[in-house]
Amino acid sequence: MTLGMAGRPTARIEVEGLTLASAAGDILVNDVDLAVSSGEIVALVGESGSGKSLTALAILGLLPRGIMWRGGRVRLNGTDVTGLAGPHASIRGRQIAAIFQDPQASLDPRWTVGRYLTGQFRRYGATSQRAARAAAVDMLARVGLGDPARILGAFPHELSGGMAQRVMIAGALAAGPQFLIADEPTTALDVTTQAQILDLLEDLQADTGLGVLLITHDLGVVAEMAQRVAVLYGGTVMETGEAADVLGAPWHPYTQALLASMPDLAQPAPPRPISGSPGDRLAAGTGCPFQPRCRDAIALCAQRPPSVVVSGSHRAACHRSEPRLPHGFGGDKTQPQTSGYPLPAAGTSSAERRHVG
Ligand SMILES: Nc1ncnc2c1ncn2[C@@H]1O[C@H](COP(=O)(O)OP(=O)(O)OP(=O)(O)O)[C@@H](O)[C@H]1O
Repeated sequence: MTLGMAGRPTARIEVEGLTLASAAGDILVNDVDLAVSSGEIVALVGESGSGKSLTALAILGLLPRGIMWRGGRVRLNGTDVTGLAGPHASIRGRQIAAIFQDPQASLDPRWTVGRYLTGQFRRYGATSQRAARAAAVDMLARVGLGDPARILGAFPHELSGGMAQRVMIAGALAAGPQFLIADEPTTALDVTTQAQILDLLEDLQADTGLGVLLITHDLGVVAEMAQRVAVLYGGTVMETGEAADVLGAPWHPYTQALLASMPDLAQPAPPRPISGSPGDRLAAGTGCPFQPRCRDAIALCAQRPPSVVVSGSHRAACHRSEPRLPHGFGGDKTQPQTSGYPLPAAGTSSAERRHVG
């Protein structure tokens, strides 16, 4: 293990060649590579059905019935933790925590917050009920929930969506994990609460040096929070790299189309939805999954899986993509340009941005 930010050891999740299929044999996640280190936020982005949640569940060892593991490995700090059972399950449970879209549904309606949280702290090392309760009170304050006595006595239906998600975050952090997988953690919340929960996640990540895998369909959230991003379509990584590079100068037509489909308050032009639906895709291995919806497609795109274009850590799987430099760096202006997302730190090097260990 190497030393990272502030001398803390750097932990790492590595996913290599993850391939998952349905019982009917359809490839749902195709040869996905992904890595998350402590101290960074990595975003996994894509439309509904692109394979984001299955990738997360595979890392957690929580794949639903009917999903078949066809290939690939998950490593945690160099140890192979692939699969569901065995001695690694508890290591993974302790070191990789997760929160999901619908916090109310994740909480048992019959249990008070206190019972849930003290149970979490007991499970992860508190030696007495009293110590567990004290830890729960501290953690509630840490996740921004004042009046802990009242919250501990509340049942899930008495909490707002934002409060319930804060409780879930408190429960997830009880184990003192190295990683947090946040699967669409704000999708079910109103806009103001979304921003508050994302701020909280960012603060906790900065304080603790957690590695965060943030699953979202919202490129605005990626631009605000993530250092690195992987863009999925049809279970395949279409483009990956530093968020500033991928969103500032996207190479892949799918990333470009996703960006163009977002409302941009600074531009008078209305957002352009991507034609077709996420269900329109070529089967994995036959060609580029995005070919049926791609405005740049050529015959080859339906015939052969996309070739990978690489420049540094920036990669795109596309027969048509060529590396382009971010705006302001003299990029190739002869390529069809889709304006990149107005990143807060566009053009700054990764070393200049915070959180990067
Ligand atoms: N239990 C299951 N059995 C069969 N197919 C499934 C199952 N779970 C997911 N799938 C399929 O796998 C594909 C990827 O699903 P996944 O839930 O990972 O997508 P996602 O990107 O997380 O989408 P969303 O944003 O809607 O959650 C989809 O085509 C979905 O229909």
